[in-house]
Amino acid sequence: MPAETKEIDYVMEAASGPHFSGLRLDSLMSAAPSSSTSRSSSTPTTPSFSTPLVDSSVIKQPFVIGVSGGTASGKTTVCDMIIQQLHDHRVVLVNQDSFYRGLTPEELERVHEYNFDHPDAFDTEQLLDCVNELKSGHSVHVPMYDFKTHQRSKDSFRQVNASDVIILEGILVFHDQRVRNLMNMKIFVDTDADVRLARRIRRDTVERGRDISSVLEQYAKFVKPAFEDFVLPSKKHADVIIPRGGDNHVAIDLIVQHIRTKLGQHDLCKIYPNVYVIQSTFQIRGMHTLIRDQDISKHDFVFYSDRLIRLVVEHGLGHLPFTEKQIVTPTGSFYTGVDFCKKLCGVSIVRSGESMENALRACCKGIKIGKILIHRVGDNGKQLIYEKLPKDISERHVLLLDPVLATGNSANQAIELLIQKGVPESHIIFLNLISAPEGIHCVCKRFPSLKIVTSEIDVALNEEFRVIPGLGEFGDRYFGTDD
Ligand SMILES: Nc1ncnc2c1ncn2[C@@H]1O[C@H](COP(=O)(O)OP(=O)(O)O)[C@@H](O)[C@H]1O
Ligand SMILES: Nc1ccn([C@@H]2O[C@H](COP(=O)(O)O)[C@@H](O)[C@H]2O)c(=O)n1
Ligand SMILES: [Mg+2]
Repeated sequence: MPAETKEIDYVMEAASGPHFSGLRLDSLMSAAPSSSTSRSSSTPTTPSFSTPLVDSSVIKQPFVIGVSGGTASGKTTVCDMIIQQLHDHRVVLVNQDSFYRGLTPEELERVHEYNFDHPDAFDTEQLLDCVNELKSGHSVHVPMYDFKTHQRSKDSFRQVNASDVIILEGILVFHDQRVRNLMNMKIFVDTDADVRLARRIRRDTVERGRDISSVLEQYAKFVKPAFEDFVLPSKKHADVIIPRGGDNHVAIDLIVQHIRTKLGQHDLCKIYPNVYVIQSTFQIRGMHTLIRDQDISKHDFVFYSDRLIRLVVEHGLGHLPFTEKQIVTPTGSFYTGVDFCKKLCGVSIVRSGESMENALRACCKGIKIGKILIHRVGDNGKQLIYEKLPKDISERHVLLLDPVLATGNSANQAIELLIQKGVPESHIIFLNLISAPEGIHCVCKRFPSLKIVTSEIDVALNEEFRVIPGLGEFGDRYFGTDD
């Protein structure tokens, strides 16, 4: 074994390497990984499609969870419980404590005057580097901190490998906005202050080599004031507050369930919260298998496309606002339900969008449907040729129809026109069967409050701007003009 390897404590051996999926997302990484945290190697997989514009050797975005709370609130205990319950996923824990600055000899001499609960006690730049590296799919060497000597180990590190889930735990992980921005979910462990103090006295005397009077003195002088000044105000950033810490099994079960759902989602849905992929079932996969098959008959292509379109339309309608409505059933009982949103219309991008009109009409009796025709100019440019939209469109929620989202250029033109006509961006739901990642970026960056509902997100566009694996020219196949 090489000398350097011996010095590393392979605590997280189980998380044995970076994960890769079929889509490259490095252009999306929130911050370019930088260097101060040492890093070890990672190996990309081979691309699975021929000429994608976007290389398919991809780094999958991990799900980052921040866990904060006062000292001895049960943060570490809650993290351990989450890790145990997520046993079928690779999870790593990064403690903010590891990034405590080691004390200088002068500071050590007057350690009782040192405030370990102030944000400046941590090397936050190094913490940021570390999490960014992990998010980029690289392993990192995390410092090892000793609470008895108040120093970092000079020659050992803890190797943490890239994983599906990164949990970042510590009293002040919600304090710095840059650290908060790395998190997909923020949990605050809320435990009664007396309980925390009792636990802290026990822990610090048993595990951290302190005596009771020094623990109490430090608590009154630094820990409690800093909790009030920094930790408590950061609670407002939490998505979830867990009362009673590790005793709250219901909260922990719910959190684990939520993480599992998020991990099952496409990475783009984590980045753009307004992108919805209808839940995949074997029926849906089966229909995609049929319509993507180049040898399917025209009749079957239309039949299975219609079935899929209907599912996307129904899902899209579920995103419309509703009002509560109470009715009386034939048994004379009350039923409290909801009333559909009535002010809506469809807009199809001609020609392939017209294939979605029947499904929309079947779901919404008498719905008005407008049309937009956009012509491709050269490789990338788009020109609006024709539009016919309901006069009162600005008062309606719009379901924009186009079965394939490729570059996003046509969609953006159409959305731009709807906005010019007075439709609020948040009142537009774009429905399609297949989306390319490039199209999603293009549309969602420009129109972040618009919703996209799709049934599958494909790998990429090829050099001819066609979606791959895709299904070819949808309009030609649907309307039988491809012979
Ligand atoms: N629900 C609980 N009941 C009893 N003791 C607990 C509970 N949760 C944590 N502890 C104990 O309290 C101490 C602090 O908990 P810990 O999870 O390390 O808190 P934190 O990481 O927030 O400082 C530890 O000694 C731990 O064993
Ligand atoms: N050398 C040190 C460093 C930190 N502390 C205290 O640790 C607390 C944070 O750890 P938790 O597990 O309790 O979240 C913090 O309140 C510091 O006061 C220390 O005592 N000595
Ligand atoms: Mg802890």
